[in-house]
Amino acid sequence: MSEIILEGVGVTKRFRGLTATDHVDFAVPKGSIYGLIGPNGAGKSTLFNLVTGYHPLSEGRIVFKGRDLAGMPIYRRNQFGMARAFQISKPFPALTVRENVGVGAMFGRPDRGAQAGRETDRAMEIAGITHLAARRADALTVGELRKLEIARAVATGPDLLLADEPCAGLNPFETDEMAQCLRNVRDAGATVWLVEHDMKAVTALCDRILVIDAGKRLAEGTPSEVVNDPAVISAYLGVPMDEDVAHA
Ligand SMILES: Nc1ncnc2c1ncn2[C@@H]1O[C@H](COP(=O)(O)OP(=O)(O)OP(=O)(O)O)[C@@H](O)[C@H]1O
Repeated sequence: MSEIILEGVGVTKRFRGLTATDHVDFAVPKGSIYGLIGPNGAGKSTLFNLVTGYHPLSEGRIVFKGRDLAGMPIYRRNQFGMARAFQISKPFPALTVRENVGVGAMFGRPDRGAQAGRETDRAMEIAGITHLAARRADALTVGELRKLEIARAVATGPDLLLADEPCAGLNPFETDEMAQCLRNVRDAGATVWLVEHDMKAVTALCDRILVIDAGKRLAEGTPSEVVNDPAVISAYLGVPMDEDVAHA
């Protein structure tokens, strides 16, 4: 059985009367690409926010690299090997791509010197933006900005990258490039957990997928197990997916 890098047991979050995350269990295998899907309002962002430390848990526990994360603030989780790439990238507009990625490499470790330079180059290569190194961030396309966001997170040296809808709003070509970028992150040794609405991208990319609905765990398994699950079809997909995915 593969090693688990991140585990959630009975993870629960209540906002006053609303239970946004309701006793969800999950286990993310180290070195995998793990997907999180569910209808609008299912609780995906809340679950990500619980993992990254933006919200405290109401109940349950989350264990990362063998350590219970209870009480650990966001910046410590980052130093401990967790990074998040947001859907809306907010780079320094007047800085170049390399300078922006360099900020990620120095984050929390201003004494890194030459090592930060190597990490910056490595992160740009993994994200496929080396050719854009000298370009100002405010001259990038949406697809390029999204890859810059991944590079900035990768430059912090994470063991786990959480990616928030990395393919949202991208055209099919940019979506393929983003998929390759995330595979590169995985191949470079990190585990990737992504929230994504683009089912084609999720099923093509992910080793396993967690489906939540109304805060509860609906299904978990390989892409073909999940898309063939009657509960997932009825709550999320509406209709069965194309044959090629369903029998992958
Ligand atoms: N800070 C908060 N305070 C109160 N309610 C919240 C808060 N954050 C989220 N919720 C509620 O929790 C539920 C889950 O929201 P969440 O944003 O996690 O869902 P989601 O699956 O990410 O949705 P979407 O796909 O639309 O982004 C929703 O009913 C939402 O209104």
